[in-house]
Amino acid sequence: MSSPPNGPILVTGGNGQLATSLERLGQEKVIRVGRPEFDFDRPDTIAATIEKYRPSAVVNAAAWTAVDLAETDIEGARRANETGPAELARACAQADIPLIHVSTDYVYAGDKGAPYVESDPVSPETVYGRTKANGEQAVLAANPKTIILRTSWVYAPHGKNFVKTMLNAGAKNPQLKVVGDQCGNPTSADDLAEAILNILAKLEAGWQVEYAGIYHASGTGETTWHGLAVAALEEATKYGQAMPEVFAIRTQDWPTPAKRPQDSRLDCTKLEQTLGVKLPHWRESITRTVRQIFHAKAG
Ligand SMILES: NC(=O)C1=CN([C@@H]2O[C@H](COP(=O)(O)OP(=O)(O)OC[C@H]3O[C@@H](n4cnc5c(N)ncnc54)[C@H](OP(=O)(O)O)[C@@H]3O)[C@@H](O)[C@H]2O)C=CC1
Ligand SMILES: Cc1cn([C@H]2C[C@H](O)[C@@H](COP(=O)(O)OP(=O)(O)O[C@H]3O[C@@H](C)C(=O)[C@@H](O)[C@H]3O)O2)c(=O)[nH]c1=O
Repeated sequence: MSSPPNGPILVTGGNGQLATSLERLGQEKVIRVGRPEFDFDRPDTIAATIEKYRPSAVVNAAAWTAVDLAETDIEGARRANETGPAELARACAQADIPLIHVSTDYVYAGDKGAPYVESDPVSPETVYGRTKANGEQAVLAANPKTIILRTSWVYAPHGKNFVKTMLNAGAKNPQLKVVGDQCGNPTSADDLAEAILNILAKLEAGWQVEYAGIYHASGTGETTWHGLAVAALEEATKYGQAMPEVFAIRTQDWPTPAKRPQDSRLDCTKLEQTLGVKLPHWRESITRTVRQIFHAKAG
């Protein structure tokens, strides 16, 4: 069954950071669905959701994002990041609608020493990264109208993310230790949502075969986790939060079950050249996000 061209934009992962941003910015055009209604662990909910809402396009923002926990629940991560998205892409192909699927910088090992481009081979070193990399191939194979956006280090005023963790930790502790030798591109969920809505607006004029494929879609500019923590905590001082001492530590001094990439910077030129979309600099977006967090606290 094909969907009407004026159908809604259906966003999965309804309670997550990106889905929340998409609904807020896309307003009445967007319908977000989350568990239990749409659940990759219950594959029967996938096609049923497409049939129910008859969307004009789908954004898959549902994923297993607990990087360390994925190491011990490989099957759960596979269902959420690989087999579930494949089923969703098949349902989109059946309805002849585009799918925007979101992926991650963790598909790379992080040993290139320069920003990755889309033609670089993936080399995931974690269950999360491997299941996301396999998911990319599966959705591309299942629906020819698929755009994959690989993003990184996503934060928002809402949901669970590193920036909020640092602000909370900094409010309670005079000293913090944060890894200073892993480098990447922080990305505001709101900025990514706006980029996705701009891409979808372009698709309204008609799908072009050359749109299909993988794009890097991260915030402009780069930093380390330490740099990101310091920037957020410095912004927080504008709202009366004391600045803690933030020590830059080495990866080996913060052991984790899943090995994070050392340098997962993404070159986003293709996104700009092909789809005309560029995300703002992460430092500007951190200023806005921290402001939103403190304004929300103030009620
Ligand atoms: N967060 C980050 O730093 C980054 C994220 N990404 C990618 O961006 C996308 C959006 O991420 P983000 O919004 O941050 O993620 P969140 O963790 O904020 O949200 C993910 C959502 O997926 C849902 N979900 C998890 N498992 C399943 C499942 N089996 N079936 C259906 N829904 C499920 C969760 O549901 P529930 O609320 O019920 O648990 C949650 O609402 C994902 O593809 C992620 O891999 C890429 C790079 C960085
Ligand atoms: C909380 C904390 C973390 N760290 C380190 C651990 C790790 O190397 C780095 C990031 O920590 P986190 O575990 O919060 O972030 P992590 O879950 O690795 O974030 C990743 O999530 C997935 C979903 C993605 O796709 C990635 O792009 C990336 O955003 O910071 C510290 O050094 N000090 C701290 O207090």
